[in-house]
Amino acid sequence: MIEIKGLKKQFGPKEVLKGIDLHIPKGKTTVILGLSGGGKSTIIKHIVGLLKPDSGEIWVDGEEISQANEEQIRKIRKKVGFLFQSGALFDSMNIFENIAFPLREHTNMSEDEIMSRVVERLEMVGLKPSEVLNLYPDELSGGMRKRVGLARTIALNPEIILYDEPTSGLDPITSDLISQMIVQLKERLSVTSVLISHDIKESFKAGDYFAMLYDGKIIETGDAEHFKSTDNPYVRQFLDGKSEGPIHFQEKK
Ligand SMILES: Nc1ncnc2c1ncn2[C@@H]1O[C@H](COP(=O)(O)OP(=O)(O)OP(=O)(O)O)[C@@H](O)[C@H]1O
Repeated sequence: MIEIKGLKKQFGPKEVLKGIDLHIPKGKTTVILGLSGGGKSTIIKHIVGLLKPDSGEIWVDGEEISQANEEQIRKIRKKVGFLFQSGALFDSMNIFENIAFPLREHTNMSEDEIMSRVVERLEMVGLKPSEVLNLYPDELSGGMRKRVGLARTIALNPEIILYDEPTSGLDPITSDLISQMIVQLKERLSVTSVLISHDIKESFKAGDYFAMLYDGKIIETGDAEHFKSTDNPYVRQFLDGKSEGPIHFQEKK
């Protein structure tokens, strides 16, 4: 579904990605684990064409997109839903308009069709449309904003969903709810998902496959069982949350 080959990216003198090879299988959730500032967001921004690689290839659904033009990028954006870390809702628009936004941008749906799609997507993320449609983002809790962000991400029926830290800043119960939603959406919409997270516990609930990013490369891949039992010292240290040992800490942003 998504194939990343030899992806390299540097910002100024800083080599962030030093040759990423990663296969992201269709219909599953792949989690990219790694230290803060290690380049996880940089990887997923390449999948949606927000960044162009210095070298390497990015295949999305059979198309190589690393040198895509604007028209191709527009097509990719329709296929790929991106849930930004911040939720990235428009503060000046109410919840209805926020979720309707991608539908107005990318489709010719009528107002009635837009309303019924917005209602359906809010229900999918466990929100009562009648209670939230007319509210503004700053009237919602952080967890509700994440859910509205998710409803907007799935508005266009994406084939791929990229989740950037979907549980950051949420309490454990709301985090669990978001993880359950990631699993449900994978099943209901048959999407391929990529999740980046620091939250090991939630990652194991939501993920099918795992890839560990360290020093600009993917150093280990496998399913949860493999990750929990691996003796790779970098993975072990990361999962155990120990700050001493083989990992040399990278500079934070
Ligand atoms: N557009 C940019 N210009 C310059 N430097 C950047 C840019 N985007 C990212 N970086 C740098 O690249 C490094 C990797 O950033 P990235 O956001 O991908 O890390 P991350 O693993 O997602 O971190 P976190 O988990 O903290 O979000 C950081 O040092 C960051 O400062």
